[in-house]
Amino acid sequence: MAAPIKACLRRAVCLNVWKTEWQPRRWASRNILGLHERGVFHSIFPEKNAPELLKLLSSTPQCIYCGFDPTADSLHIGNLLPLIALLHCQRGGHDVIALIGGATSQIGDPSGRTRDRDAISLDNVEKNVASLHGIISNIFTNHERYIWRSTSRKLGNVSILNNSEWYGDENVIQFLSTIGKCFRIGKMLQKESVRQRLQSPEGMNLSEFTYQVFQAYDWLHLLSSHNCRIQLGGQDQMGNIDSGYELINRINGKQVFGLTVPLLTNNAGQKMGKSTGGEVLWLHPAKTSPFEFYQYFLRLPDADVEKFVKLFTFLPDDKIENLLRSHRLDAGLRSAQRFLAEQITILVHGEAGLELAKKCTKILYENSAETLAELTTEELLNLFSNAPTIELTLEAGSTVIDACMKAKCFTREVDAERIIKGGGVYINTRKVIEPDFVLIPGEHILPNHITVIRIGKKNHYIIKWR
Ligand SMILES: N[C@@H](Cc1ccc(O)cc1)C(=O)O
Repeated sequence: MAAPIKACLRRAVCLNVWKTEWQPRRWASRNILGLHERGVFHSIFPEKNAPELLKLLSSTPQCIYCGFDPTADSLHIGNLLPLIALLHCQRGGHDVIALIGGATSQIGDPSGRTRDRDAISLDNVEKNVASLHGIISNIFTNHERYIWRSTSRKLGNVSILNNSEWYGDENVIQFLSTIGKCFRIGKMLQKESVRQRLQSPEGMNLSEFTYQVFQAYDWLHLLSSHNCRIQLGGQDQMGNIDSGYELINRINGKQVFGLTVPLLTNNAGQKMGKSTGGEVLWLHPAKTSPFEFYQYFLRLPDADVEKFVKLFTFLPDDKIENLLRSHRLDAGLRSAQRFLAEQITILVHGEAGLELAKKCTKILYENSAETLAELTTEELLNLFSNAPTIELTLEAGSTVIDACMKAKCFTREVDAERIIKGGGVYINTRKVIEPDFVLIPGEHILPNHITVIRIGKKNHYIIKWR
């Protein structure tokens, strides 16, 4: 079974064979396993073959794939770590495949789920596939353009594929009689994803039960078509990776390997990736704006920043040490958070996204000479894509406290009054301390008919005036 990567590597190193090959500092080297020092990988499958995997990775460029099911119209921050792991592989000169599960998303992966997935219409699957394709290809392009920049070394090739390409022509009877026959029900029932569901009152449908067969077949297909011997996935994908390993052993006989990345958690062990409003941190700019994305990392507690700089940036280990050392000297400057926020935002949203995020940060928090009025309505709404937005009709004599209550910034008027008087409320970046002050067009209502209310440091509410 899978074992923590450190144990696997320790054993491999005890054999003393590849000692010189896996130095953690040579993190852009072909031997990507050195990255376990940074926390990028969690385990190797099967554990006993770790030495062969080390040898394979160090000898010739390999092909490595990771799948993403288009169950929503955007990927989220949890998907970024497998993508970063693929980028590390590409930096090491390996070819990588990001596989979009146009077919598997319709079957429904039961891993980590307590009940059946809702069915998605074919129309939505196609829209989601297109959206994920855009996000993934932007990340690879942004990495090459803004982060890699190396002229002397070559990145491996990237392909973005969709598994509906190979299920379209598949005949059900033939599939079951050739591939289906290789699977033993007893073994399938032992998978964590299946066992958990069978214990739940709702049970599990046949489609989801067969999911592992499809993911296994994908790997077999990619092995035949691209000589892809390594599959990468989240920790929760181990069962599916194991199924592929077994299928390939039966049919093809080539040695293949699984590699997993850890679940994203913060210092307190909680699952990461919720934005300030408690929403998922999405990678699509229309769902989480580049500004909100940037702010999330800028506000990361000191206790988490080291881990995330190691996971989400490509800075070499010694430079990370320098960055963290100077950060500790004056943590108030948030230099590590700033670096992390810039790197991750440019990776996901490109230079334009990072510039917009910085411009908005300046306007909102750094008393910049620029004002909100200089942003277009689109930029403004984009900027606050996660903020609650309400449309209101402006009534004569509307006051600051009226606006706050109608925008649902507070539930009780007494709280609104206290916090406004205490200096915790800003309208269009200016502090307002008088609850009964009548709203002034041009100042409290921008020329684009928008009012931005900020409560405290980071909670924004938008009013669109009719
Ligand atoms: N099952 C994976 C996605 C995936 C799909 C197809 C594959 O071949 C591999 C992985 C997930 O839900 O995260």
